[in-house]
Amino acid sequence: MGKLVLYGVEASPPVRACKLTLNALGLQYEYRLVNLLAGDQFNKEYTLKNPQHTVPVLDDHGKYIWDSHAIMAYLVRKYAKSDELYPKDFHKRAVVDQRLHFESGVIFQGCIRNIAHPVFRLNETEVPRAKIDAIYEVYAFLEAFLGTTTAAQKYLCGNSLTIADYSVVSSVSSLVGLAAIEQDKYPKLSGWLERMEQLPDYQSNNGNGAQMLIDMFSAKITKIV
Ligand SMILES: N[C@@H](CCC(=O)N[C@@H](CS)C(=O)NCC(=O)O)C(=O)O
Repeated sequence: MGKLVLYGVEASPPVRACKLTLNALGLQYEYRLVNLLAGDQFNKEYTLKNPQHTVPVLDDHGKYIWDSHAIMAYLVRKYAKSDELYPKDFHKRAVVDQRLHFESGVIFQGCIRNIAHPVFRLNETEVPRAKIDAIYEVYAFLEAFLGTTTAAQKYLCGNSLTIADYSVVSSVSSLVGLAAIEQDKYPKLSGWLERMEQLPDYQSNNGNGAQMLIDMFSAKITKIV
């Protein structure tokens, strides 16, 4: 049986979310680089796999899946020994799904892509302050999500780590380069981020790539206006 293949690039948050999941499940996979700045994602061969031309794409023995959230859920359903990372219980799963949709629609689209597209694709060097304010709004929501179960809630959906934590940490760990998380303002969120940073293999699966995206932003952005 061949290996799973993940198409991606380190700086991409959704790619890193999938790497965290593959690592947690102990799955072997081949990693194939898609150089987005060189436009590799528009190659015919790649758009046949994913017409939306985004990374990540998972190739599971000729079956192509894209969108990190769909990939993470698929990997747990198909390969995990337990359902802990993506619970089968209807309500628990709904809570995880809510956080995944929040990452997809609000954090990634509203913060990461809303800043990255004008900067990297349209060569803009100034970022409107409203886009930074939107990041702080996300932090406030996450701070609230971290207090919905118990007072000492460790992870985004309760006291068990789920794929929602992998998804959200992939983008938040890069957003901190644009909007710092102040400990006194967001104590639960900063505690959660520290906890995530201590996970085994965090650095190689997420930390290094998160820093790469921060460096790419710093190299391009000259001013918040
Ligand atoms: N919601 C998608 C977002 C994927 C996405 O937009 N990835 C970016 C990189 S972070 C990309 O591939 N951009 C290249 C393009 O859209 O052409 C996911 O979670 O996989």
